[in-house]
Amino acid sequence: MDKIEEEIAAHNGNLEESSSTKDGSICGYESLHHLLSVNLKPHLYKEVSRLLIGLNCGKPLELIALPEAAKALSSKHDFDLQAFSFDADKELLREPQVVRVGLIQNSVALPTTAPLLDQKKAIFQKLKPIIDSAGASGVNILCLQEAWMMPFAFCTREKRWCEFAEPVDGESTRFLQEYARKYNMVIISPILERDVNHGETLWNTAIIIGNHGNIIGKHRKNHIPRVGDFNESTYYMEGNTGHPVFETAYGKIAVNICYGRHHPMNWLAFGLNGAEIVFNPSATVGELSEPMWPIEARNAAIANSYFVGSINRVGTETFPNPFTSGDGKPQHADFGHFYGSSHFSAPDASCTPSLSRYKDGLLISDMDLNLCRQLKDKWGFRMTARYELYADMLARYLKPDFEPQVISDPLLHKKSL
Ligand SMILES: NC(=O)NCCC(=O)O
Repeated sequence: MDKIEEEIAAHNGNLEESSSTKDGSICGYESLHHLLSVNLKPHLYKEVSRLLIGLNCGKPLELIALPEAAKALSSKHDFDLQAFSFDADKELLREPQVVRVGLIQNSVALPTTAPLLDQKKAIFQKLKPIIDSAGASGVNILCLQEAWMMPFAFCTREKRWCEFAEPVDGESTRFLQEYARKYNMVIISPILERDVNHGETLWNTAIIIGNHGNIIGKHRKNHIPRVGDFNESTYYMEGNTGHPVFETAYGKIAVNICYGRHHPMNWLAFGLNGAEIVFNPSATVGELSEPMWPIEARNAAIANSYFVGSINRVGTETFPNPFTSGDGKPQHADFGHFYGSSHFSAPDASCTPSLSRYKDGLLISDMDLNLCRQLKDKWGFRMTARYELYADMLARYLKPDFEPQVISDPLLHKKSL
């Protein structure tokens, strides 16, 4: 083979590799961790894992053995099922506070051209075995993905999708309330909300259902994206619920919905209100955000001494009418690939491997909430934070006559010597 032939062969090889990602896999592998575990020698994989996902209490995360019933549901319904355990150090005065937490990622069940009610019902059907698997595994707190009861239609800017919106006590909530009661489970249900008492306005809302099936409260998405195809401001406004933390039977939880993860102060505010676990139900695509995905939540967990559960949709959702991204590129009828990769991050900088990049999945993790205070004591971020400096800076910044505090090198403005 001469040099040119070699180059052509290499080019074709590259094409083959990249085309295999059309199914959502990474060159045929479900996730980065899967790719590494298959291709690295065990001692190298161990070392790469240590650097990539950290150690918890000085050791790799342990796997949890799940009941056969939970595993059988994952085999039968072909969803990824993984389970890990975050430890904390033993304390002399406090018992461990271990909770079992679950995250569900899923693709939609029917094409977006199907009748809306059928689409919603089919998603309910699809979720049933995954929720049952969480229930069989003894999950205490379960979180679903952003706007789980509909396709993520906000790219289209078409108002017909508003019909998916439901009041807080609507059919999606009623569907999940039964499971909350059945499995004594807290469930976080992020939906497109219609607020009937306030002029039928729409919101992007997470409803917190208590383990007795009661509605504890709701949080509305604080930050609305205006990036790429994420034209969500066409549908709803910035949330008006602040940064609530919900005290549940299993711990203090909060929800930072999707695009809010790019705003460190949003994460901070949930932490200041005392959250021990913050969920980040999301819908985001590879081309836009994948390099950010493993970093932002993990950083928030470290900076705020709490656990984070990150969830992303899976699959490609194609819409009847093409739309543009306002970037001069051709019109298209889908967002691109929602890359799943849901995972947990812990305050000690460790995190779980991610769920599949293309399959539905349930990720379960035991977490000893004592780890939150242990990391606060160790690093003292709350004590060293200098909030008064930031409060002062923000107060000045918000004034119309704000001037940035910039000290210029006086030589910059002198004529050349
Ligand atoms: N749903 C949503 O807020 N998506 C925005 C895209 C991103 O933040 O990656």
